[in-house]
Amino acid sequence: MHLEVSIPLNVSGVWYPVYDNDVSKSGSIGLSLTLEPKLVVTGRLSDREKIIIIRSDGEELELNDFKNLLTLKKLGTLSLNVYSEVPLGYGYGMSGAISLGYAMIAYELGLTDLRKALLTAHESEVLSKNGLGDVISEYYGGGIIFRKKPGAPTIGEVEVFTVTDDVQICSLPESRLSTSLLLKTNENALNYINQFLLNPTIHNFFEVAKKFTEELGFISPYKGSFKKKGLILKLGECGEGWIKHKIARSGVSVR
Ligand SMILES: Nc1ncnc2c1ncn2[C@@H]1O[C@H](COP(=O)(O)OP(=O)(O)O)[C@@H](O)[C@H]1O
Ligand SMILES: CC(C)(COP(=O)(O)O)[C@@H](O)C(=O)O
Repeated sequence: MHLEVSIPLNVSGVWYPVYDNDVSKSGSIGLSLTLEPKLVVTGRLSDREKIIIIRSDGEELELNDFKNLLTLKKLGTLSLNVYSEVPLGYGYGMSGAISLGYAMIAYELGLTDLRKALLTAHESEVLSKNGLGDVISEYYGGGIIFRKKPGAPTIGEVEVFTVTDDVQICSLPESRLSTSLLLKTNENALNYINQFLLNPTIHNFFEVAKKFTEELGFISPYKGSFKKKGLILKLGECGEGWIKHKIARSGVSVR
C-alpha cells in the first residue's frame, strides 16, 4: 500500500516553554508561521526503523541518530522516505514534521488510533529536546499559529490566523544548530504575543519575531527579516540563493 502524508514546515517567531510532568501537556505557548513547500513523507512497514531524507536535487541522507525514533518506534517499525526542500536541524521544525509523518503513516496502516499517534509524535519531540510546539502547529497548519495552550494536538490549543495577502516568504538556511539553545525561558515572550494579538497581521508577526529573537541573540542583517536558530526568514522578494515559501493553507494531509 502506498501512503503519502504532507506536512507543513513550522518556523516559530516567539515561544515560551512550559514543562509538565505529563509530557503530552509540555510544550510552548507561542507564535509561528506554517510554510510550504510541505514535507512529503511516504512509508511502509519494515524490519527496522529507517528514515531517508531526499532533497530536491536528489541528494539522499539516511538518519542514523534521530532520537525521536526511541519514542516513535512504539507505534510500529516503519521505513520512511522524506522529500524535503529544506535541511534538517536549521529551525524549520523538520524533526517535528518527520515525527508527525511517522505517526500519521502508522495511523494510516492501522497500527494505532489517531490520538495515540499525535501524542506519540509530540512526546518524541519533547523527550528528545528537539521541539515543543512544532507538532501541534504543523498538525493544524493554515497560516500564523498562536499556541495559546501548550501540549500535543488534542491536548494543547491553537488559534489560526489565515493570511489572505498573497505574500512571498523567503528563507536562508545558514547553519545547523541544536534546539537546546532555544529552550531557555524569556518572560518577554508573553508581551510580544500580546503585541501581536492587538494587530494580528503577517507584518506584525515579523516585527515581534525580530524583537524576540534579537533578545535571544539571533540577529539578522536583512531588512524585513528575523533569525531563528540557523535560518533567516524574510518577507518580500527572494534574492538568488534564497528558498521560496508560501504560507501554508492547511495542516497535515494524507493521500
Ligand atoms: N544528518 C543529520 N542532520 C541533521 N540532524 C540530524 C542528522 N542526523 C540526526 N540528526 C538529529 O536530528 C535532530 C534534528 O532536530 P532539530 O535540530 O530540532 O531539527 P529542526 O530544527 O529541523 O526541527 C537532532 O536531534 C539531530 O541530532
Ligand atoms: C522554537 C522551538 C522550541 C524549537 O524549534 P525547532 O528548532 O524548529 O525544533 C519550537 O519547538 C517551539 O516550541 O516554538
